[in-house]
Formats: sequence, C-alpha cells, structure tokens
Amino acid sequence: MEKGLLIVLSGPSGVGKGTVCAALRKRKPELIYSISATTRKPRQGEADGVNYFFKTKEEFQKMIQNNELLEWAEYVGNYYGTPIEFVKKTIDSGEDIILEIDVQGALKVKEKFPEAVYVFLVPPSIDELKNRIEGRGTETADNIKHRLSMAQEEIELLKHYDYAVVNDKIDNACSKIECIIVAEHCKRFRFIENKTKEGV
Ligand SMILES: Nc1ncnc2c1ncn2[C@@H]1O[C@H](COP(=O)(O)OP(=O)(O)OP(=O)(O)O)[C@@H](O)[C@H]1O
Ligand SMILES: Nc1nc2c(ncn2[C@@H]2O[C@H](COP(=O)(O)O)[C@@H](O)[C@H]2O)c(=O)[nH]1
Repeated sequence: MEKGLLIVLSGPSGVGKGTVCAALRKRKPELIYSISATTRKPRQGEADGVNYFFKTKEEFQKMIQNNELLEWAEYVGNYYGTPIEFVKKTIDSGEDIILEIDVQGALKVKEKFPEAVYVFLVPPSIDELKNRIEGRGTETADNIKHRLSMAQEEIELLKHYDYAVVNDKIDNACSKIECIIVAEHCKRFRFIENKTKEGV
C-alpha cells in the first residue's frame, strides 16, 4: 500500500498556520493533523488533547527520554514536540498527516524524513505579521518582541523548504496547499516506478 504523505507546515509565529489548518480541516476533512506536546500554558479556549497535549517540564523530559517524540524544540521559553507514534501509524496506513511546527523542529524532521513535504507559510509583509500577532491578543508585549525577532531568523531558513505559500488570504493559502498535496501524490509515481523496476 502507498504510504501517506508527511506534510510539514512551518512559518513564523502569527503568520496564520493554525488559522489555515483550521480552514483546511473544513475543506479537506480526510487530512489528519498531528497534535503536539508542549510545556506552554493553555490559552483561553484551548483544550488538552485538542490543541496540544499540555505537559509539565518533567513529563516532557520523560517523553524525550522514552523516544516518544519525532522532534522537539525549545521556542520562546517553552518546549514543543511531535509525538512519533501517531505520525508513523498514520503514514503507514496510507493517510496524509500534517505537522504544524516551528522551523527548528522542521529541520530536525528533515534529517529523519527527507522525503516529507516541507511547506513554509510566508507573511505578506513583516508589518502584517506584527499586526496579526498583536491582533491575536494572546501574548505579552515581551513575548511578541521575542517571537518577531525569531521570525527574522526563521524566514532566512525558507531555502530548506520545498514550497513557499504566502498567507495573504486564507482561501488562497488553502488552495495552494491543496494543490501541493495533489502534486506530491502525482510525484510518488517515481517511487512506484522504482519498486516495479526492482520487481517488488
Ligand atoms: N490570511 C489572513 N489574513 C488576516 N488575518 C489572518 C490571516 N491568517 C491568520 N490571520 C490572523 O492572524 C492571527 C494569527 O494566526 P494564527 O494563530 O493562526 O497564527 P500561527 O501561525 O498559528 O501562530 P503560532 O505559531 O503562534 O501558533 C490570528 O488572529 C488570525 O485570525
Ligand atoms: N518544533 C515544534 N514546534 C511546534 C510544535 N507544535 C507547535 N510548534 C510551534 O511552536 C511555535 C509556538 O506555538 P504557540 O502555540 O505557542 O503559538 C509555533 O511556531 C508552532 O508552530 C512541535 O510539536 N514542535
């Protein structure tokens, strides 16, 4: 059976990754979303097991020690990581899964899964990124400053990605990601062709 795609979506904080994923969920309900573990405190309206698995630092360290994470990173004073079991199970069953993670984490995934699909969500401008993260109203002024300074460094790592999608309008960004998924499935013919040649 053909394996599912592992799609890694990154981009600076506030660019709209969560918003675009929420819209994609409605447009493409068959796509599976990985739920990350984090030591960050839940924001208003966030629920354990829905937005994140909220962990203490000790619980998170245990997950690292037990090799339960595909990747993990420290971001603005908190830990974030992707539980590996669910990702493996999903792709092995032939379903596509999307990881919404930061750039450091994405580059770690790339070391283990170079064949995954790496998509960078780009803000229309730095001013708009600032407006969005401020407008969301979830972070303190200091935290926003830190996130925006990370954004400058993260955008320089765009060259490691397969695709750049500008999140100007949510529908445009979703359409482009849907096109990428279709294209990547069509590209898998190379893999099938090689297997046929090898007589597998
Ligand atoms: N295309 C868009 N146009 C205008 N506003 C947008 C757009 N996409 C997202 N936003 C707004 O920008 C803010 C940040 O979006 P969101 O929380 O999805 O970002 P994020 O990249 O997931 O951030 P983080 O990495 O911090 O979780 C939200 O208030 C959201 O409503
Ligand atoms: N490396 C990882 N980064 C992750 C993961 N889950 C989320 N994130 C990223 O962290 C920042 C901050 O998120 P926030 O919810 O506090 O705003 C953002 O860029 C997320 O995409 C993960 O499992 N690994």
